[in-house]
Order: sequence, then C-alpha cells, then structure tokens
Amino acid sequence: MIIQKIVIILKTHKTASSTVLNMLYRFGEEHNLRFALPLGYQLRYPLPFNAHRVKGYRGPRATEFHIMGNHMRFNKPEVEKVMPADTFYFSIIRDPVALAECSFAYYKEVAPAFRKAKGLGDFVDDPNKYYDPRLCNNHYARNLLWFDFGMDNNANFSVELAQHGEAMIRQTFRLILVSEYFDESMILLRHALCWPLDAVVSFSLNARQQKSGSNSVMSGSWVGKAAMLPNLSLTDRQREKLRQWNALDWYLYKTFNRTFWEDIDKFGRAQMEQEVALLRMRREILGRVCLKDGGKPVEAYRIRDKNIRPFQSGVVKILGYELQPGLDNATRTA
Ligand SMILES: Nc1ncnc2c1ncn2[C@@H]1O[C@H](COP(=O)(O)OS(=O)(=O)O)[C@@H](OP(=O)(O)O)[C@H]1O
Repeated sequence: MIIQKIVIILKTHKTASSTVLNMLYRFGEEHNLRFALPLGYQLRYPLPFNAHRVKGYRGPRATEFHIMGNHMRFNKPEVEKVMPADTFYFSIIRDPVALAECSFAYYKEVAPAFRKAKGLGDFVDDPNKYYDPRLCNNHYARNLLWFDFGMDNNANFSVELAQHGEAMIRQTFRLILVSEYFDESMILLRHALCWPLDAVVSFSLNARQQKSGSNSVMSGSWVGKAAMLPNLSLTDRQREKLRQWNALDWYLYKTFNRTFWEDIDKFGRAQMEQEVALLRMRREILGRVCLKDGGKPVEAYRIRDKNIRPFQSGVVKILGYELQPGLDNATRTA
C-alpha cells in the first residue's frame, strides 16, 4: 500500500475540522508537501470556491499541490483545477443539533438570524421570524453542512433532493468522518491514507468553554461576563424542531453515519477498539509530555505564548493549551 500524500479535506464548519486540518499541516510539513493556501482571508468563503483564490495558482494543474483544507464552499470543477486527479477527498460531519449549538454560540453576532434571538430555543421555536435567506451569513443558521458541500441550503427538503445531494457527495468524497466518533474516524482515515498511527494523534482544538461555574479554568473576568452568554438550552421538542429546520443536514448526518459504521464493520470492530485504545494512549502520553496540567484546555489569556492562543469569535470563549514549560525545540515543533 502506498502512503497517500495528496489530499483535500472539505473543512466543514464547527465539526472538529480544525483538529483534523492541523494534523494534515503537521504531516505535510514532515513530508515537505505543498499546501494550497488562501491568497488572502479564506478561500472566498462563503462564495463558491474559485481556483484563483489559491496562492501560487498558475492555471489548471500548472502547479501541483498536495494538500488543501482551508474553509471553502465546495465547487468541484474549480477544485479540480488546483488539485491532481488522484486526490483523496474527505470531509467530516456532526450531528446538526450539536452543530447548531456550536454555530449559534460562535456566530451569534455574525449571522443576522441569530443576532436578535435571545437563545437557540427562541430561534428554533419560530425560525422564520429571525431568518431571512437573502441576508449574508445566514447560512450559518440553516443546513450549514449542505451549504459547505456547495449545495443550496435554503432548498425545500424532499427525499429526491436529499438523495441527489448524497449521490453527488459519494461521487467525489471517499470518506466522510463523524465528529461524534472522532477517534474511530482517525483510525479509518489513517488506514485509508496508509498513514502511521502517530500522524493522527491530536489534541482537540477550538473547544468552547461550556458553562459558567462548572470549570476550574474559570477566572474572575470570565465570571463577570457569564450573563452575556447565549442561552443554548433546548427541550426535546426544540431538538426535534432543529432537526426539521436543518432537514437536509439531518439527512446527510443519518446517511453518512450509517455508512461510517458499515465501514467500521468492514474494518472489524475488535480491531477498531484496539486501535482506538492505542490512539488514546499515545494522546495521553503526548499530553503529559507537551501540555501543562495534564492537557486541560484553558482560556486564551492563560497561554503565555501568544502565537498559540486560539482565535476568538462571538461571546463564547474558545479554549487552547498551555505548553509544558522548558520543552526542547525538537519536541515543541514535532
Ligand atoms: N477531537 C475532537 N472531537 C470532538 N469534537 C472536537 C474535537 N476537536 C474539536 N472539536 C469540537 O469541534 C468544534 C470546533 O469545530 P471546528 O474546528 O470545525 O471549528 S471551525 O469551523 O474551524 O471554527 C468545537 O465544538 P464545541 O466545543 O461544541 O464548540 C470543538 O470542541
């Protein structure tokens, strides 16, 4: 089996995709691979991807890139101009309810549909009161996965449409990972790419600080702002309504979740358990070596090295890691 070095991840939003992309960056750097990076901010998102947004692009297949993974709205013909024909396409999905919670918290001030809603529950009780499909950035509020895959997130749900979208995805993407089963996803990915286990060991990035009062990393300044946190609590009925509101995403999630477990059955459940256990062990060892306080994510201001502080958006805090002091350079950059 040959190590696959030419890959694209369609970096869907709020699905743990930054954690995955970070691994691709690490693998690419180790193997001297060339990245298709955005010319400026992002790859034209939320507009459909255009090859000219890639730094160093000089026409169809003029420059061979190995890895592409920044946020984009998928647009196959343009992607094919940048990436070689034997590129391995994959992506990652997340339960639309969890995705909506994360998106609401993160894009509360960015998506007009979320801005006026007091909480996610209010929003979903009457989404049409808040949601105008014509307004920029409202795609964060409805069928965000479907949108990122390049399709119309405002289309009315029908089984035919959903199946058509599914078929388009299957035609191009060899693997769809599932955020809720991140470790199992990493094992499937590493086998599909013939990568060593250590290439898929990672620490979760972009975690959102969850609740006030429940976390030992809380600080005085944070407690003071807790009242501004968006209300994300949902009843079972509201969860169901969220699935209906995001019916296209819900279809994708159910369908590809099924395929994911079929793939695991083909791989072998026992083998999967063994590899997941190994992966977790490697992560724990690395955490003890590299991260302070056993690797517990902390608020950005606690991280002394400003270069590794996580990007912040909205009113929720995005957590990062404080490195173990005194790491030698080789360990630090590995
Ligand atoms: N390994 C792993 N397993 C499960 N979940 C994980 C993992 N890594 C990141 N995350 C969660 O993914 C959310 C951030 O997603 P993204 O990195 O895709 O966000 S972004 O679109 O790039 O801004 C964010 O979710 P929330 O915490 O619910 O906001 C992260 O906690």
